[in-house]
Amino acid sequence: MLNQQTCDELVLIDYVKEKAEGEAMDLNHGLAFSGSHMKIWSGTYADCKEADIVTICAGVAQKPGESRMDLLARNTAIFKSIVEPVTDSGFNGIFLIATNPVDVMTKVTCDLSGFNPKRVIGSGTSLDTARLRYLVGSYFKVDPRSIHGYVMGEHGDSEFVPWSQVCIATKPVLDVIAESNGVYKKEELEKIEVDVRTAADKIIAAKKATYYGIGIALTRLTKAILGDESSVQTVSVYLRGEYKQNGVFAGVPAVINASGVQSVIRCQITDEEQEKFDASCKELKDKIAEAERDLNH
Ligand SMILES: NC(=O)C1=CN([C@@H]2O[C@H](COP(=O)(O)OP(=O)(O)OC[C@H]3O[C@@H](n4cnc5c(N)ncnc54)[C@H](O)[C@@H]3O)[C@@H](O)[C@H]2O)C=CC1
Ligand SMILES: CC(=O)C(=O)O
Repeated sequence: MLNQQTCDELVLIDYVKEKAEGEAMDLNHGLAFSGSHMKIWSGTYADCKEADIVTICAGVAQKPGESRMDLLARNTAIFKSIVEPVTDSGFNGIFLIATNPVDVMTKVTCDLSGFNPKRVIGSGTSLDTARLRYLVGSYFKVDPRSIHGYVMGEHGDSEFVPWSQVCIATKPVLDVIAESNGVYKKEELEKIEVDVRTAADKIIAAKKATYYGIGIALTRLTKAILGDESSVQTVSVYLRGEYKQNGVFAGVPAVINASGVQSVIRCQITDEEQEKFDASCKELKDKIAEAERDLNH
């Protein structure tokens, strides 16, 4: 955020107050080299009153061998202690959620805050989509910014790539493969999908946590909101009939602007892709039911 001049003010809040203070000091020391004019300080939930966006990335993270869903009960308890004081501050902006399991934590935030779901956005499959664009770009030797496509569903083990929608510029990659006389292979796309799904596990095994990718993804989403961009991002949004699903937050391409989620883009996915999306949403709905039981105790 600092490097991209994303906002005027950044308030860091952590229940370990010294940690937020230390982070604020460290970031402030980079200001002279950043080209940004930003006020950065450590604060309290009361400081959320005037905020345009509250991003929640607090909570426990996966240890090697844990899935994102394994964090659910612990992070639901943590969110109970965060969302209420934020809303009590008078905050009336947009919630942006990154804590895992992010799709379920986004629903938990929506329930705890009572906000209109259009103003509660999860980072969803934005990072997975960036991973996909990078890997497809590497395979076809094309800049990832010219690869268009989305990872859909849960940000987690049941996510999938609707390959029918992945294009280099406007040309479907499946056509590029069909016309390549064997130079490019569909099996390589299957490997890329597995690499996208398991990327976080590999990074966590190697260096304990992922942070640059999600930091840049959250910066992109913040810019889309603050800049009222109406930009298409793959985020976790509340579905009301789109892709035949209701009452669940899941990763889909959506138009994001200053009011939050403007609309969901309805891509023409195949029947097989729809089945994968349904299966992913079923996993999420089961976990939402679990979180709701925790919230009511
Ligand atoms: N959506 C995504 O793509 C990604 C999500 N994550 C998720 O973000 C979360 C945080 O991960 P990391 O930053 O690696 O962990 P971390 O342990 O480095 O940071 C978590 C912070 O939350 C704070 N915290 C814990 N309980 C709190 C409470 N009750 N109130 C306020 N602050 C509290 C801790 O003091 C700590 O500073 C995890 O759930 C992780 O899975 C991480 C990377 C990518
Ligand atoms: C940790 C996590 O969710 C990720 O890097 O995808």
